[in-house]
Amino acid sequence: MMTTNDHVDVLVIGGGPGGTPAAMALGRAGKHVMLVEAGRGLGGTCLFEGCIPSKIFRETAARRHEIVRAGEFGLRLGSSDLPGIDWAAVQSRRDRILSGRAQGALAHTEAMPSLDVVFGRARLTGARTALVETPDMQRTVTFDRAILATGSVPASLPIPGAELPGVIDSTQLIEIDAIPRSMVLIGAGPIGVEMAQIFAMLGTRVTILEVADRILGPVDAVLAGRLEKRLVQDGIEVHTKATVASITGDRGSHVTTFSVGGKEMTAETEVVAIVAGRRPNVAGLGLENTQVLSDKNGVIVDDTLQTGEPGIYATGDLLGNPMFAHWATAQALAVARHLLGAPVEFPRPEHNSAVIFSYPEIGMVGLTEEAARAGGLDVGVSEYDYKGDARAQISGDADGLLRIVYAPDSRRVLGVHVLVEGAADLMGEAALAVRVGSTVEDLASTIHPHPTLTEAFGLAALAVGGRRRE
Ligand SMILES: Cc1cc2nc3c(=O)[nH]c(=O)nc-3n(C[C@H](O)[C@H](O)[C@H](O)COP(=O)(O)OP(=O)(O)OC[C@H]3O[C@@H](n4cnc5c(N)ncnc54)[C@H](O)[C@@H]3O)c2cc1C
Ligand SMILES: NC(=O)c1ccc[n+]([C@@H]2O[C@H](COP(=O)([O-])OP(=O)(O)OC[C@H]3O[C@@H](n4cnc5c(N)ncnc54)[C@H](O)[C@@H]3O)[C@@H](O)[C@H]2O)c1
Repeated sequence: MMTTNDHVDVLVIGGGPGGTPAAMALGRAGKHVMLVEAGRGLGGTCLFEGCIPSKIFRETAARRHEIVRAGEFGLRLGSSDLPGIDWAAVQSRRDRILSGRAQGALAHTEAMPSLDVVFGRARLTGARTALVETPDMQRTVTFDRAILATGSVPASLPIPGAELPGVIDSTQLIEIDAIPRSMVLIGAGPIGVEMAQIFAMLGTRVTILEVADRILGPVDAVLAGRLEKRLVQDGIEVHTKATVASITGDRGSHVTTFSVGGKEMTAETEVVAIVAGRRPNVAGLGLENTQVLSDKNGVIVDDTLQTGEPGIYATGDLLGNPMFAHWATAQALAVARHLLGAPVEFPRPEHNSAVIFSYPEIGMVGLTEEAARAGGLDVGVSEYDYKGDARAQISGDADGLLRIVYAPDSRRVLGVHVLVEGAADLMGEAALAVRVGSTVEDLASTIHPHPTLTEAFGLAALAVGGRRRE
């Protein structure tokens, strides 16, 4: 096997949203960068196993659901017009989009002469050295700085039977070769809820088992409560406070035994998917050869995302919660600016935004009411019910609620939480408002176009009343 020695300014390990943008920003600035990616292309979990394929499935499921509702919109379909599902075609559409995006990212990197992308696996062998292994080469790399962005992997659960063939995780669910007739999902975080609705809309009988007392723990409780009711109305069986005791059976036929409030129950399904969180991917990274420290939540970093080993930084899922692609990228870009000596504001959790691609979608930015109160903050909350909203009525999705969390004294908007189909594309304004410290008066006096879902921001802010801007 061939061996080489290289020296780079910055070694970036992991080509997902937490690694690639940093490598590109540094490469664009002329730094000599090596980006090492162990998977099948640039894009990480988000592209190959996460955000993008799951939303591609959702698109198919939601479009089918729209056709099911055609009659509401005055569209008459013949009795046999309900579309069948060509799952192989859905998977090939997914593959086309994924490979196009991975190739696009690679083409961007190829246009940067000082950025070298290596498809292989990297392991730190010291504070300034790493071994990079590709199928045909071993490269010893020395570096001035490194960014660790190896992401996360599905967490397993210590449940008897969790290791049985056919008990799958979210990565395998994304690759599933047929729509199952029935499925248990263990965990009702973003993955559990999104997958439950996607597969339910595609015709799977879905049961959710969640150990906590409600679905979507960190999400605004009022919105999560409304969504939980919606899941049940849409035919999904939801058990919260559920303790899973065991899984038995074989591929294609499983019995999950669980208890709720002391009452033992079983669910017989074709598939059982464990979607109960992800853990930072530190395995095989060689952290023991450095002063980089990690605990069960992930790699430990300071305010500049520097690890315990000076000069080695870490970003994204490797740092534990929150785990979002845009959060990982915001961190990656901040570290890149920091290494370039440019002024930088490191991303702050209270400015982060996120969307759960449930049906209806939940968009969120900043503090929830519960988090604010738990932190001893006195907050006001203004609500707007989409029931009376023109746009929501037109689109036939008026089951929704907007909640604005604000500081009663400064009137600053601290959080915006929205449940409505279309929420995903509303969150830019909300994120900006929280980030720049807008007041409820700023939102109230912004002219929002009619009829759109964004009018709700102005109307909810107006409802707060009180001071108006002079
Ligand atoms: C089903 C699902 C749906 C999701 N949906 C969304 C969503 O809609 N929106 C959202 O914001 N987030 C979503 N996420 C979360 C999102 O995917 C992650 O937060 C994001 O991918 C984290 O980026 P990262 O770069 O930190 O890690 P990753 O994307 O995991 O990338 C890490 C990369 O490092 C590589 N690697 C690992 N070890 C090595 C090594 N030793 N050497 C070289 N390379 C290595 C891996 O191959 C991988 O490509 C979803 C996740 C899942 C599982
Ligand atoms: N739209 C998005 O942005 C999106 C979508 C999917 C995933 N993600 C990210 O990916 C990460 C992983 O998602 P996730 O949903 O797997 O994790 P999560 O940690 O957010 O949720 C896991 C859920 O599983 C439950 N759980 C844990 N152990 C259990 C057990 N033994 N029995 C039953 N329930 C149990 C937890 O109480 C929790 O509700 C999250 O950080 C999330 O932010 C984001």
